[in-house]
Amino acid sequence: MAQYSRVRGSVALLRLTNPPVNALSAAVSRDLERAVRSACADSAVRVLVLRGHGGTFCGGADIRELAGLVDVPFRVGVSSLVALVDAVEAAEKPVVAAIEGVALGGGLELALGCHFRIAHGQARLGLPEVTLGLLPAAGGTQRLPRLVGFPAALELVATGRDVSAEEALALGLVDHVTDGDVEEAAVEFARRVADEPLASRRLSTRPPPRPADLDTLLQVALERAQRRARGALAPVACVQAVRAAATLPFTQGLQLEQELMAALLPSNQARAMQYCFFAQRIVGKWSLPGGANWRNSPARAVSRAAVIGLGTMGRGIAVSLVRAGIPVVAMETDEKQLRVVTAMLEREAAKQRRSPDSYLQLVQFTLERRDLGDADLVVEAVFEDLALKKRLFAELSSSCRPDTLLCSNTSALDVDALAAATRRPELVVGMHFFAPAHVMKLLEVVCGARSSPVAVATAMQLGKRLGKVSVAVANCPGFAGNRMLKPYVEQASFLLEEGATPQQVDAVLEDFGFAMGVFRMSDLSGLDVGWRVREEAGLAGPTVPPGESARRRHGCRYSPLADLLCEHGRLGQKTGRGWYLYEGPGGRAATPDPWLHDFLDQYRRRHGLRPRRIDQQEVLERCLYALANEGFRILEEGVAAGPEDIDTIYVLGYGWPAHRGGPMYHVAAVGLPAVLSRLEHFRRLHPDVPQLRPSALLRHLVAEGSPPISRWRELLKGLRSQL
Ligand SMILES: CC(C)(COP(=O)(O)OP(=O)(O)OC[C@H]1O[C@@H](n2cnc3c(N)ncnc32)[C@H](O)[C@@H]1OP(=O)(O)O)[C@@H](O)C(=O)NCCC(=O)NCCSC(=O)/C=C/CCCCCCCCCCCCC(=O)O
Repeated sequence: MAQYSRVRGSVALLRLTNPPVNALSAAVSRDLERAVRSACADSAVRVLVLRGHGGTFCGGADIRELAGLVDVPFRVGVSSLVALVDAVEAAEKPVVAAIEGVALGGGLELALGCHFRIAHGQARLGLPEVTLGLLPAAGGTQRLPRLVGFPAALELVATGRDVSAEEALALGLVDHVTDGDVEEAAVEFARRVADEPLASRRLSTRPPPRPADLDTLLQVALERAQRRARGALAPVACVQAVRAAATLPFTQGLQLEQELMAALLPSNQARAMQYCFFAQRIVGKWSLPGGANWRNSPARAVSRAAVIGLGTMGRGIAVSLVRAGIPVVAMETDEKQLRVVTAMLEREAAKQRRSPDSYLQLVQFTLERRDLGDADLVVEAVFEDLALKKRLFAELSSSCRPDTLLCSNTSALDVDALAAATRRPELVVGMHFFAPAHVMKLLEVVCGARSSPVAVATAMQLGKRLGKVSVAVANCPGFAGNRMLKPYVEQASFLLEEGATPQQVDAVLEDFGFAMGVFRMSDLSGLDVGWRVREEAGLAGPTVPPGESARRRHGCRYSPLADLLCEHGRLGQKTGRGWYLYEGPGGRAATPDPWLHDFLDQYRRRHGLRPRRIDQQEVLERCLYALANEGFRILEEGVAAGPEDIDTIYVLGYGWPAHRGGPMYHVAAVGLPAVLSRLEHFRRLHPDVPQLRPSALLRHLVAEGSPPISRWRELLKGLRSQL
């Protein structure tokens, strides 16, 4: 796990070995501490270099141990890392960290214990504990501000953002960056510093910097943390711990850090966030009903891609591809869009501290379909219109290379219908990106009935290369994410009919932790998006059969409220009015609109609906349980492979708070029998709302004694799978 060997006579090279990411389990930490002590005791050694095995320094403390997923005595487990970092810092011989790959969490804390840090140019460094519901409790919150100052330390600890080697150098987090062999550079560096005094290099003994505006900095960081993740405990604890570095001596700061950690470690929020971490790893391990899976189906290389349509989605997709170093041919007729993409690429290049040309030279704009002929993969991102997309796919099928993958960025349309329009249905998949596509981390890969393993593998792999988490789902209207959204939005509209207001519903959902409630979200994305879909589905507009009652469709309850707002030209932020009122078209600040309240009153009167007082619990239960109930249906139909897939989609794509784990995790945490009983209750009250009828899978799980969510995936293998 950790050995040392002597190189160049007096340098002890310690290699941390715990594949795949050299996680610091209790045993590994103890082993490394022993190796450090032995090297220090070796009179032939003057200086130590610490590196990780297999191209990565260290991915942090072992999350399985922290999550209690593996059996290790708790106190021994967590304190061995603290002891290791302390031992490294206290060493009487210089210790140089040679960082390549990643130094994250406990891995970076270990590096902060070292006296010097050398990083490879491609390395990434950060303290992502907050994303696991924790804080860096191996001294990270106390040492980091002493090294890089409070503004940077607060930001890095409270957001968990990782930084490039170049940024780390600018912050003073590392002493040197090399693009060559990091071990060689570190050994060379070590020999130069072998005789340097170490006192000033021990961060625990450094006085913390005291910026004059420290109180403001802390306050701003706290408010930002609370705003970013409403109700989340860890970001607040992170700020409190860093504050201690300014106000307390090191050892007391360390003690507070550990007390805060002791409160976070067993919390439900930490459990939920660690579940999210592993869920995101599980979803990459896809399989198809024929037996093809992520292990036995290699992805095809994508060395050139094409994007058709540079509207909001196409632009983001093109930028993502370029950022990943993939040359792109972009087809668009509207010159204005080309200018927008160019500006986006320039901004991205600046953010990555690269020359604009390094990105711009990877894009070729074209009006000619023949220029796409050479692409390994085409992503179509034109207007969401099935007939238009089918025509385009038929044309692409004739004009592209026979082995080119044809992907549609659709959020709901039938991927099998697109495949059927081509002569290569096996090379057609859906790639549902989320807006803005260069920012959002989720990609739903929609496997059609005839999509081949290589097509699925290539789309999944491309998503990963773009820095996204790819989730494979089967083809059905709305796929997994948007399909579940429908009953959620419907419940919210029914609640308005029954007496609630948009701000009341949104406040409950935002208190639960959603970044935005359902109505504010709808105003942001535009009410006309859903209106168009409902018109196509015959639920709204001229296609509704004559004589159909305003509040019923196909024999079930229907709320026309959103359609009526659209008919009044209230499309959301873009028109300055929707469920809320805005400063003007494009405005962002939502205020309650008296017009809307009158409109709701009149609507209720017209339909004989007597408004009643609706409490928070009802809002939450009806919206969230209807959504999760559809998730169970998706699982029983085999549209998604497990609850982890659905939860990943909701956390990364729909603003579900990570500290609540995802909709399936949430209902499992509430207790399946309780959820079933509430759904049965609501179903009795609203017999004309099929979405409130508990799904067969939910009933089955309750009948089976409500097995833990970690077992559902295995149980689902016995059911029908479309994946
Ligand atoms: C970037 C990565 C590292 C690699 O990414 P990639 O190459 O894409 O590979 P992945 O598919 O993501 O991962 C490959 C497999 O490795 C597993 N993995 C990854 N990281 C870890 C890890 N840290 N631990 C365990 N396993 C890990 C992953 O699951 C994959 O395996 P599988 O496919 O699932 O089987 C990327 O993986 C990544 O980002 N990793 C996470 C990085 C991270 O978040 N690190 C932080 C970890 S938490 C930490 O470090 C905490 C430190 C503080 C500890 C403090 C201890 C002292 C506390 C004292 C408190 C006192 C309490 C007293 C109590 C009392 O008194 O009672």
